[in-house]
Amino acid sequence: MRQGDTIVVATKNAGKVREFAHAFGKLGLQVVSMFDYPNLPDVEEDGLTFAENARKKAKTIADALGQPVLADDSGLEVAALDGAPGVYSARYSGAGATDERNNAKLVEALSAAADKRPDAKDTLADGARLLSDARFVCALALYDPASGKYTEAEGYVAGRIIDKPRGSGGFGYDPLFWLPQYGRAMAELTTEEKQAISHRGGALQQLLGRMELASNG
Ligand SMILES: O=c1nc[nH]c2c1ncn2[C@H]1C[C@H](O)[C@@H](COP(=O)(O)OP(=O)(O)OP(=O)(O)O)O1
Ligand SMILES: [Mg+2]
Repeated sequence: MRQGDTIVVATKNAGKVREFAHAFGKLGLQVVSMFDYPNLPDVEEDGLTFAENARKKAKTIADALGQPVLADDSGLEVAALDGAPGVYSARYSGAGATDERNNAKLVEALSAAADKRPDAKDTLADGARLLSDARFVCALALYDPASGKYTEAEGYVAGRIIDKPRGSGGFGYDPLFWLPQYGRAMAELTTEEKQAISHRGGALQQLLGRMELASNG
């Protein structure tokens, strides 16, 4: 992952790039992503788990570049949908999926059945309904083609899905992800605040610890 003072992250998600740049920036490290390399292979995310997909993204891009690469596979697991959209979070609304369409589909899928569930009866002060418990999951994999070894970590954050988007920070499902203990949606947090509590922030802390252990022998 560390090439001089640069870390290559195998992602085409600008929101992830922003969060990794923020976190690694504090350690004095520069982040580059797949946006910075025009001719990288496409990686089909056909794994059944976040960890599998993260490993595949890291290895494919690391082998193409001939240097260590970090990858992130993440998503939203919604209790009332039996864990969906899960590893399919990015393409939840089908071909040409966008964050907006994915969010609209999520509210639609949950609203239909919400009245029948006791956990869907709560509302916020502004009238927004709490539709289901949920969690974000983030799997990180760092692959080093020189050693053929992976360093991996996973992080989680629990929250509840609301039926009206709030805030303009973050990306993806953040505007619909309510954090009861903070009284705000994930998209109402600054990058710094999100990092401190998020699935990605947690996974990254764990990964950094495992890398230190690895480099200390
Ligand atoms: O902190 C987050 N806040 C809100 N939503 C999030 C977050 N973390 C993941 N998510 C959602 C976005 C996307 O629907 C899916 C990730 O899919 P995932 O394949 O890992 O990323 P991606 O396709 O956007 O970029 P890439 O694969 O190039 O890294 O989960
Ligand atoms: Mg993806």
